[in-house]
Order: sequence, then C-alpha cells, then structure tokens
Amino acid sequence: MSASPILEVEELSLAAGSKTLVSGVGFSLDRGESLGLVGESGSGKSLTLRAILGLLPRGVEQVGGTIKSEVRAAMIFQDPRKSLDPLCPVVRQVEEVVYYRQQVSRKAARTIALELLEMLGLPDSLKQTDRYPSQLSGGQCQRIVIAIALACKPGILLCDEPTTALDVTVQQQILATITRLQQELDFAMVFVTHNLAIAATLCSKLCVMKQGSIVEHGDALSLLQHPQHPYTQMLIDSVLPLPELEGSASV
Ligand SMILES: Nc1ncnc2c1ncn2[C@@H]1O[C@H](COP(=O)(O)OP(=O)(O)OP(=O)(O)O)[C@@H](O)[C@H]1O
Repeated sequence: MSASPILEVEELSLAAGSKTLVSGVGFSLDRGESLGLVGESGSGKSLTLRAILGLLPRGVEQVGGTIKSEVRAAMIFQDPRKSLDPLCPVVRQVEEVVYYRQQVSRKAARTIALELLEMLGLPDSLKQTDRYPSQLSGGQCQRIVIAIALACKPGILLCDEPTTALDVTVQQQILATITRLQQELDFAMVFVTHNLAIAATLCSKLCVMKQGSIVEHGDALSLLQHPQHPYTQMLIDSVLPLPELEGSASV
C-alpha cells in the first residue's frame, strides 16, 4: 500500500476559448485503485482523461487546477480500430511500442510483445503470422490496444469506454481481462463509462459528472445505494431492468 496517492487532480478546469468545458474537477487515486467517471454525454469525462494523459485536443486548454502524478499513464480509447495503424501488422505495433518505451533490444522487444499477446489471450497463430487490424475482430483489436497500453508499463490505465464499440459478450471478456491484469500488474485505473453497472463492478470509487463538474463522488456501492444528487438518482433509474426478471422474487 502506498502512503500517498499516485494521482491527484485538483480543481481542474478546461476551456475552449471562452467556453468552459470542465470546471473544478478533483479526485485522487492510490496504487492499484480504480475510479469510475460516469455521467451524461458531453459532461467532460473524456477531456478529463485526456488532461491526465497530457494530450488535450487542439483548441482545448487547461485554464485552472493541477494534475500531480509520478507514474506513467496510458490510455485505451473507445474504438480499437481507430487506435491502431491500419497499415502496420498488429504484433509489429506492440513490438514497436515495447522497443521505444522500454528501451530494450529488438529481440527483447519481440519476446516481450509475444508475452503481452499471451497475457491478453490473443491467438497463438499471431506469433507465426502477423496480421493487419482489418484481419482481426473488434475484440481482438481491443486486446492489441490493451497490450500496447501495457507495453508502456503504466502506473495508471486510463480507459475511455473501452468496450462500448464491442458486442456484449466480448465486452464481458475484455472487462474480465482488464480486471485480471489489474490484479496481476497492480496499475491504478480511471474508467470512463455510461454504464453504471460496469463502473460499479470495476471501480471502488465513483465520480458522477454533469455539465463539466463532479456533482457527486464516493464509494461505488454506497453511492449507488444511497445517491444524494438527483442526477445520480436519475442515472440509476435509467438503467433498464430485464423484462422477464421484473417483479420476480428476489434472488
Ligand atoms: N476539441 C474540442 N473543442 C471544443 N470543444 C470540445 C472539444 N472536445 C470536446 N469538446 C466539448 O467538451 C465537452 C466535453 O466533452 P467530452 O468528450 O469530455 O465529453 P464526455 O463526457 O466524454 O462525452 P461522451 O460520453 O459522449 O464521450 C463537450 O461539450 C464537447 O462538445
């Protein structure tokens, strides 16, 4: 257990010109801890992640607050295909990141890349025959993207709705993989999602964002059980129950 947080975001404000997009956002994260950022579309979740990564989009500036972190952050985006170079075979892409980020020999980079593929549960056939992103499924592409993120040896993994573009069964497999890897590698995680169930399953802490600000934060389960803010309550109420389970006896 580390004594001090590995990430501290205080009073973060972001703007595009005169328009404030994120206002006074703050939270902290300990080693190995997971924090979920939930909220409506356009509430500033992705921009907050990008600010932590130090990669704000053109035209958006940090106009207030501080982000303190002593560890490396890596990010996984929503659409895995857009994160990969379509003209470069995938194992080669993992290898390149290992080579440059871990500063090892080409041979060692290849070995580490293959180990990462194995860790991510990618097919063995990729070891023999590398393939382009267009030749892999969406789920396989996202596993490659995660391998690339892990090749950076991050202390914090920033996940921007990493499963939204995938079908539900693949979604579950990817989430299980991320959970397993977090336990194995002990990285902290900030996980952006619209899905409260996913956030509560993966994260011990939640921040609910609305219109660029955090309206409620706290321990995930107690926040869902005893929401204080009407917007949090509305998010909970908007989770659709499965029709066949509605009204059935408690399980
Ligand atoms: N490059 C940009 N220039 C100007 N405004 C931007 C830019 N990128 C995002 N915004 C605006 O900033 C606000 C927050 O955007 P952000 O992408 O962080 O929202 P979000 O909560 O992640 O939404 P979603 O869940 O739909 O991804 C939105 O109003 C968006 O239109």
